[in-house]
Amino acid sequence: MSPLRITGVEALDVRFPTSRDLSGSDAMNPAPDYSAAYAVLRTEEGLDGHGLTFTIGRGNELCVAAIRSLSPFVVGRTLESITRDMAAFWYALTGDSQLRWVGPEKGVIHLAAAAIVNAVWDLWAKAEAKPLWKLLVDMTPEQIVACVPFRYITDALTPEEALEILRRNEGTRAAREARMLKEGYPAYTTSAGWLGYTDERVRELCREAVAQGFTHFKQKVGADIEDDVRRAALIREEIGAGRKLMMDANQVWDVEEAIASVRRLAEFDPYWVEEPTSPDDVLGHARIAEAVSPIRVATGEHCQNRVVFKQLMQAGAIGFCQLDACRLGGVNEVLAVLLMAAKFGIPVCPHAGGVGLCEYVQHLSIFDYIYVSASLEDRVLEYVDHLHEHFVEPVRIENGRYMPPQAPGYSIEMRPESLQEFAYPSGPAWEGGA
Ligand SMILES: C[C@H](O)[C@@H](O)[C@@H](O)[C@H](O)C(=O)O
Ligand SMILES: [Mg+2]
Repeated sequence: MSPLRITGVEALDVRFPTSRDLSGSDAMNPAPDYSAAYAVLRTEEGLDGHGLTFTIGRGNELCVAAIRSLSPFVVGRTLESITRDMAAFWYALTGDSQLRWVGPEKGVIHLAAAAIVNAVWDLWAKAEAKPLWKLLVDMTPEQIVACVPFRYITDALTPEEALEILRRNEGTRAAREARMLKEGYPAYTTSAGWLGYTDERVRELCREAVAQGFTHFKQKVGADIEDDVRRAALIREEIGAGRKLMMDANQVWDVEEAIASVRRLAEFDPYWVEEPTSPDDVLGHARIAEAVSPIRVATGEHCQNRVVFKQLMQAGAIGFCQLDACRLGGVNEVLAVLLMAAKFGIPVCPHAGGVGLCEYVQHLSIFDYIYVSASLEDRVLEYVDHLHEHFVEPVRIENGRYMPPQAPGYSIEMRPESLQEFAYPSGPAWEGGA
């Protein structure tokens, strides 16, 4: 193990003016600027760990400040002293009593913790010269379990059960790894269906995505039901009855309103309805799930921690788990949710509508398939076609599938020129204001 010592943390405010063309828009978020609170862990040896947390513009500065507040938990430490007991590190970072008060394990402080945790994993994977998914795949079940924060979830999943899940498909793991390397992980596209796009643009983008080999498409709904119906009809016209159509309401409906709206949209055969109501309303999701069945409910991009996911699963409230790589507290907490989902038999289709999220989640889903779920049934990974050019190792999509990244790390390092150009508010991209 390398003696890498972390000597400092840089926290950067990086924003992309996506609101100018309404890419990323939905019923709740009409004009997002895809942004990153970006952390760089510097080491004496010159190898850096990179991590980011995703926001949609204003408020990014709060996450940047929170990254600075958390940096004493990594500065001065060697990588080895962290990786020797990853769970202990995670508890220390998320458990400082005074900082925990402004969470706990939720909101700005948890988003910032995720940036740092993910930067540590990036550094670890780089030190081992492996892409993050492979670092995880090469661990023993015991080593993986040692990274998982089990506090608050042992009533749903014990470490022994987690070990059992990780061991049960051991014999076929190599075959799944080979399959991933050959075929990649199936993706769906959200890029055709942003709410602010005109009907013509939606049509055009659907055609392009069909030609690129996509089989699953997501549309935004929830601003106006008549618009939703019209857009669903035109997307169905473009993609045909055989391809899947998901609908994402981004939390705008009340519970009964959600049920009525999904019933109205049912004629377009939605594969799932996403974020139908408040992300914290576990029982509301359960009620919706029951009422709109067999259409399934998906949620998770705003699910703040493993505890809420536990409850959603225990309550039978979700049919798809859309965990977010940096809304949860980084890789450690993601592992907890992947394992719970395996126990409850819920497919994980991570959230990736944001900057850098596709880069992150490809590692998580590939690992999930090889090591945890061992299944591709009902699993499809979100893809948005924005801002990949700013990453040193951008995602590679072939025929509608994510091809496994090969470069060491978590694929989240941004190009230095992009960090400079989109620095907020001083970078050239922001000259003249927002
Ligand atoms: C504001 C963002 O683009 C969201 O609309 C996006 O994350 C979306 O919910 C998604 O599912 O990708
Ligand atoms: Mg969504």
